Amino acid sequence: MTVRTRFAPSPTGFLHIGGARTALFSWAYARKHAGQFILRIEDTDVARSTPEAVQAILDGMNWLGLSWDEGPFYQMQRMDRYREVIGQMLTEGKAYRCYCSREELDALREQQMASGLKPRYDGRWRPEPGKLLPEVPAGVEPVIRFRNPQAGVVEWNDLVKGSISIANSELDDLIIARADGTPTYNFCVVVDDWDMGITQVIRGDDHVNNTPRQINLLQALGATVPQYAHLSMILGDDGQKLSKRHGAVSVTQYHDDGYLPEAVLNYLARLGWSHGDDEIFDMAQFCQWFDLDHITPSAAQFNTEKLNWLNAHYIKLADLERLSADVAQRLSAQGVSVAAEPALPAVLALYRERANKLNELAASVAYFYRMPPIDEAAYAKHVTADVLPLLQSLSDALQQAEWTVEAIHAALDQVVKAAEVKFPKLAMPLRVLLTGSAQSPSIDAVMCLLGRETTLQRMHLPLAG
Ligand SMILES: Nc1ncnc2c1ncn2[C@@H]1O[C@H](COP(=O)(O)OP(=O)(O)OP(=O)(O)O)[C@@H](O)[C@H]1O
Repeated sequence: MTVRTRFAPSPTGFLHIGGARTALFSWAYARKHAGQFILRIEDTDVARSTPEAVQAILDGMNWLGLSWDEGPFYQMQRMDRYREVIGQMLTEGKAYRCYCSREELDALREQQMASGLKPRYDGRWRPEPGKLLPEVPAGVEPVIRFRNPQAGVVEWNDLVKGSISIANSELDDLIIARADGTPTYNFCVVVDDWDMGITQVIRGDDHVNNTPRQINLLQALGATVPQYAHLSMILGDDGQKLSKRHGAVSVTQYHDDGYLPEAVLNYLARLGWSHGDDEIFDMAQFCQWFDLDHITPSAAQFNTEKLNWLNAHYIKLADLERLSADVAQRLSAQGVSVAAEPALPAVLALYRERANKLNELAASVAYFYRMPPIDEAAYAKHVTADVLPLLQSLSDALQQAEWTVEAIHAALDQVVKAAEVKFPKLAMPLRVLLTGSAQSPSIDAVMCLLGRETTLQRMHLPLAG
């Protein structure tokens, strides 16, 4: 049977890291088994769902490259189908109308609690052979309840958590349609999983409690019950479940903050899943390795340092043209336009070894394209009066030098030797003047990329003053 998995977010906010990891595992499972991955937007909470959130989810999935084979399907566009199934269940006696008012249910609950019982619906409108039902009250629209089996247990072999069973006596007759006729969450999910032929439901373990209800509904409908895999939650720094309403940031915020999607994916893949000691792998490898047997059932905590480490790794590996296109955009957002010279890929080749994030990388190379602000403390420390003659000699030597790293290096050497000073005595003030700060890669390489004209211009700042 072809594997069919799904990711089913509610568009009540952006796609966050917790949801994205769940989407990734569901996607990888489908890819590994040459199956299909379906995207379903669970938008029945009309008060909280927005088109902007749908777009944010699609943007997040696209940025990560979690491509879906079918969908997005929208639950709000499937209302006729849900009504059809509800009608069918009523006809077949698998569901019934319940006319209990809110006040009646509240009174029942209070009564049960007062006698130390667990509050639950008492089945007063559930038809049974020979049972007399109450008289239908005038002007009350009923809810529709599912006739949950009363005996036996619901049991499933969770692909992550192992065998789970719940006694049916613990489960109420679930409301599947509200008094206004709108179907409820668990019911829509069941009809969708059934119609969409989902074979493995891979979702967060915040849904474990829904599963026995959904299995009973599927069985009542005569549907094949899929396998279930409930993934542990991803917790934020404070140990609480990441959610749209608590502590999570959007996946696309990681792009804005300078992360590469492959770093985020690799990081997410290792969050709660392992393949021996392997830490670094691409998605093709992950899809080959991925299985549900090596998922940690306990919750996983987000660790920014590890993500940064992976990001630095992928920045070093990334194609330079691709990196340049990204960094050029980041620079342009800061009002720095990348000129033809020096060529950005060459600049990035010099700098990318040092960067954890792309926006740091952009900030660190901006000085190639505009006069940098000068770190005043570094200037005071390194650009001292005794350095000025060295700068003058270097400037003279550079007027004539061939403009290669080797020739520039030779000119620097010649000046420090002639003045009998150590190399940093000249290199540090040069760094400050040329780059704005006392940290830079090898100064001769920086000068070579900056070009003769800009190098001499910036070196002349203290000489002119
Ligand atoms: N912190 C998390 N860790 C792992 N999976 C999660 C996390 N939060 C949500 N999921 C899973 O992501 C999928 C989509 O969830 P959903 O869109 O409802 O997000 P949510 O953040 O839980 O929403 P809400 O903020 O409304 O509770 C579900 O399978 C859910 O179990």
